[in-house]
Amino acid sequence: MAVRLEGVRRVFGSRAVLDGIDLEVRRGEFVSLLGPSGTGKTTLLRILAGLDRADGGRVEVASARSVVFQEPRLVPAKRVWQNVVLGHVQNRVTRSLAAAALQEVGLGRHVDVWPKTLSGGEAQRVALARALAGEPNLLLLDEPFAALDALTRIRMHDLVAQLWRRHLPAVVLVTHDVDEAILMSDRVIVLSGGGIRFDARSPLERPRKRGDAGFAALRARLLAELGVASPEAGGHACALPQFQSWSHSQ
Ligand SMILES: Nc1ncnc2c1ncn2[C@@H]1O[C@H](COP(=O)(O)OP(=O)(O)OP(=O)(O)O)[C@@H](O)[C@H]1O
Repeated sequence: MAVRLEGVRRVFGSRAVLDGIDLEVRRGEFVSLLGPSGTGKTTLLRILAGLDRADGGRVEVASARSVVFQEPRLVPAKRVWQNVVLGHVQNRVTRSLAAAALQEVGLGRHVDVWPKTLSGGEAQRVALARALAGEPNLLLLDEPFAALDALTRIRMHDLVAQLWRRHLPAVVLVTHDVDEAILMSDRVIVLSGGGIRFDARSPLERPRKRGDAGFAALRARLLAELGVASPEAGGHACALPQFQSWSHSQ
């Protein structure tokens, strides 16, 4: 397992944002985490990343983990390759490893440039290279595509899918985008009210196409779980049938 959580709880003030989360993520599994705003997705990801603590429960996480945030978080005074190295104080990423990681994300010609010369999409690819350079067995992605334009976002989806197939880390992707979750992941989890409201494996073959009937059915089901009426469901979020093709993980 890359992640094993038992009864994880996180309280801010008097509110338990996470209230008894049980979750296992297998090695190599691609999981998306959806949920209405403020339901604790980022909090959960930060606990997995070791950037926040749980107030209760057990947290077991793979030792080699990397995070990519919504913004690339590059140091302006360091060249691109140095930014890649910077993320890996403990396991010594060399310039040549950094250059190889940059090559993999299509930035082989940007190794020596300054971050300010990069576009938003390129800067986010540097952040991805930095995450991959440590060969993580758990890759944590907190809305990494949210700030990108639509075309760049599609390219990033393809790139991340390609890199995932090649390196096979477990991935936990926090997103607000239901289509993105369906396109990318083996399994989709919906957080709500402090707990896991929905957790199911995708029945769709890869590569996935937005136009397919199965895709539309899954979208409608997830939107219903999120409490949003969808056109596929005739506008009635609650009136959807159970899709037997989703296999529940727990
Ligand atoms: N350090 C903190 N101190 C106090 N409250 C916090 C802290 N971090 C998060 N919260 C609160 O916990 C709740 C969950 O926040 P979190 O960012 O995890 O939600 P989210 O599901 O990722 O939201 P969004 O989809 O809007 O990004 C929010 O109400 C937030 O205000």
